[in-house]
Amino acid sequence: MTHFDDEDLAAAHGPAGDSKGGHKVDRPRIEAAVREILLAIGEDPDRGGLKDTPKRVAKAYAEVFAGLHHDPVDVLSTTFDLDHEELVLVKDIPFYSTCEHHLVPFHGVAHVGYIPSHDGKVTGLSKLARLVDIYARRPQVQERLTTQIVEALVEHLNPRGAIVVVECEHMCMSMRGIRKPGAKTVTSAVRGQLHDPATRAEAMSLILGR
Ligand SMILES: Nc1nc2c(ncn2[C@@H]2O[C@H](COP(=O)(O)OP(=O)(O)OP(=O)(O)O)[C@@H](O)[C@H]2O)c(=O)[nH]1
Ligand SMILES: [Zn+2]
Repeated sequence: MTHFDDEDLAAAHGPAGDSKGGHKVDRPRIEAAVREILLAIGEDPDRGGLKDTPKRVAKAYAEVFAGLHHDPVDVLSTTFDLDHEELVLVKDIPFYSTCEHHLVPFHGVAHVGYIPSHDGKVTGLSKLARLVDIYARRPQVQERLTTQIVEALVEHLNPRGAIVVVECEHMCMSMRGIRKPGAKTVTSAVRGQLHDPATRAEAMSLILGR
């Protein structure tokens, strides 16, 4: 089932970062909430510099959380018949997501690989990056982001194996709290033939070999 309508489709097929799926988000409600936050921190939401901020934040949130209204089937349903029995890997896919605990960004790169199904079904390389964006543009934790990407590959491409490795810096650990800028969190998820130690080691050496 697709969750896209015309506006979402235009966004889905444009370059990453131009999503305009904001109509699914209740912008007036965000605006009211942001005004309340500004008041609560002791600011004057009516002063010149802040006057349009609730509106801007609502627009930004509609973009940053657009993935909530996009379904991975819409990107992974584009497949080609191609006989390729080895690993296909797109590495260093940059992305921004939002920590669901603090609503501040975490960002980094995702490495997404799979061994195509026996029936020779492969997807376009850009679709792997689109898949990352669909799950990144939601309130997230890194572990779930990693698992959701690999599960979507398994569900929609029926691959012989799949691997996802995600490396991130979390702003909630950099700019506040424990304040450790530069600390990286690495998560991985593997399925199918990628559990085989030799296959997994080969994939990891391709991912980490920079
Ligand atoms: N496992 C996991 N933890 C995360 C992620 N993003 C943020 N966190 C952590 O979520 C935890 C929330 O801890 P709490 O004690 O409830 O919140 P807090 O008082 O703000 O915690 P501090 O960040 O330690 O100040 C923190 O340890 C964060 O580092 C994530 O993607 N995965
Ligand atoms: Zn956080």
